[in-house]
Amino acid sequence: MANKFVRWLCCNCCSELSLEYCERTRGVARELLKAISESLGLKPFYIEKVMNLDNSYQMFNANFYPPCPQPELAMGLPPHSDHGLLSLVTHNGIGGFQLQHNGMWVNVNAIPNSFLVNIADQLEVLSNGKYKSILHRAVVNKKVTRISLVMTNGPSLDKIVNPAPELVNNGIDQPAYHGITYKEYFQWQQSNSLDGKGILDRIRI
Ligand SMILES: O=C(O)CCC(=O)C(=O)O
Ligand SMILES: [Fe+2]
Repeated sequence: MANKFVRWLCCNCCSELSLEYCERTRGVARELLKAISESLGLKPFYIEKVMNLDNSYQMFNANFYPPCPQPELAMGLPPHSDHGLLSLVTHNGIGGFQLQHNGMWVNVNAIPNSFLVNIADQLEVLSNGKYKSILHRAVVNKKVTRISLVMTNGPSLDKIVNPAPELVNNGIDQPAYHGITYKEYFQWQQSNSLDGKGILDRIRI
């Protein structure tokens, strides 16, 4: 993925910086996924191995939200969940990220110089719903420009993501999602307008 990434960028200095950002955030995501594996009662490297994270697909979004004269009539980014396993979000210190909790939109004012970590759809599928992908959106404001950088870390594109057999072959839980390749899932999400958790609903059993 790294080589493809470099080609999109405008100059050598940007590409080096972005490549380093891509590699380092990939490392952070892998560490978090080790802890998440353990929290599910699986071996620390379970997710890393079954999702083939050596070939992890990363997508880097830079979002630019200029001031809006009527923010109550506009939406920066509509409600959605992210398609990968984990997304790492950072921004220029201006609030605007909201997540849905108990049916209410809640402002998330991340601590400066920190990452906001979103659970994304592939982790919901793999964990058979034990982790839920987070429904979120971005709102705009009248006064200042907001910028956010979002690195979505996914499995390898050719991986068929299923609920982990260890979590469903226990005589209690049934698989709650159909398996499809991450590539197919990702393409569905990219070719449809953002619509809550509508794409995940398509593979829910
Ligand atoms: O701008 C934000 O804070 C969120 C952006 C986002 O959710 C995304 O790019 O997927
Ligand atoms: Fe998002």
